[in-house]
Amino acid sequence: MAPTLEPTLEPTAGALESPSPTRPFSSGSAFEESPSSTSSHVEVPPCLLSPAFTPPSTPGSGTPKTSAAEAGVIPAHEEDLYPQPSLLDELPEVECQVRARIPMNTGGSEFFLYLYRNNIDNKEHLAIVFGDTIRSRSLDAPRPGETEMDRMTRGAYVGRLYPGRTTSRPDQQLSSAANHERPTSHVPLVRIHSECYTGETAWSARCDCGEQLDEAARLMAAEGHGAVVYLRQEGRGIGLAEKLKAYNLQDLGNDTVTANLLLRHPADARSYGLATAILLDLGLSTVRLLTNNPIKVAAVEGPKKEITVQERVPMIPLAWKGLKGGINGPEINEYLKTKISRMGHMMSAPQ
Ligand SMILES: Nc1nc2c(ncn2[C@@H]2O[C@H](COP(=O)(O)OP(=O)(O)OP(=O)(O)O)[C@@H](O)[C@H]2O)c(=O)[nH]1
Repeated sequence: MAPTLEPTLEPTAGALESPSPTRPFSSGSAFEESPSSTSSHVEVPPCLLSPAFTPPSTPGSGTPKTSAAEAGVIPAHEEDLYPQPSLLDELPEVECQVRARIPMNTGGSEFFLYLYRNNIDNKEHLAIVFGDTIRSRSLDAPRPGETEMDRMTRGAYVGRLYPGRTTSRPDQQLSSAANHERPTSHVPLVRIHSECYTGETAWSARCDCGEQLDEAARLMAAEGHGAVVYLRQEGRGIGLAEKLKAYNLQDLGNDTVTANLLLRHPADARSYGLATAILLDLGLSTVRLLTNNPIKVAAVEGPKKEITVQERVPMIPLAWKGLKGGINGPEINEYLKTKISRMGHMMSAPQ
């Protein structure tokens, strides 16, 4: 029978090293931010350690330390208990390649999906934008030699498309309300969401990712204004293959933090510089951030406080609020409790 490691490791986000060298559209300076690591060591039986490491391609999630003692460290001070973001000097460069209108299958509402490229990885990071007051500067900027059809095809138009439309600019045939952005006075809701194939697509009840994405969309559609920045950093940045190994380690008795550490990954290998850059491109410099994660609040604000998080809006699981339709079960409850106790998430489990 496979041995089980007692969950004695404390949380840490290991040092993140240099970003991916891929630079799809610019040779400008790239940077990443990394959670800091701390220094005390713990003993982990060698038989429990992964012999190999699959490098994640998430920007900033560099090769982790080679020993479990380095990967899993006990913080020396109370303030080091949870992973902390460490911000580098410059934001990545982002450019919105295309946007398109998506009517929602939940009825009534629609949003615009913005697809971004950047100068630090070759992933298709996204923004899910509700309301027509939020626009991308890089998308709307004119591009050399492009026609009006080119602009409409990449989504750089004002108002709505319809069969036979010939201009990307405000259109004579549309009513003034449909042509013009309606100013809004309230600060937009924003969610920075990390990809989770299992929770968002494959019906997993191990995590609350799908419920959080649904809830964010519901709130933004109701307000008629807001944006989800959807970062392709699956499995808290370790990738899907490694996350599935972590699930097996969780079934062997470890929590979500220890499972990552046993695989020689940081507890959280994510970074948020791309999210900050995308928010700025969308003109969202003051936001209400939907999250329970203290790291996100600090990281999204950026190295020079480019973004102001005016308010943190908690995301309490529906089941914990006594509401129907949320994820429920033993795995999700353990997962959420671990996020509170070992990752500093700002919410309280029901008694
Ligand atoms: N390694 C690992 N990743 C997981 C596990 N469960 C979910 N994830 C990943 O965790 C990430 C969830 O992140 P977010 O939805 O941004 O949430 P968060 O950091 O928990 O913070 P909130 O904003 O409060 O939701 C996704 O990338 C998931 O794929 C797990 O057990 N192990």
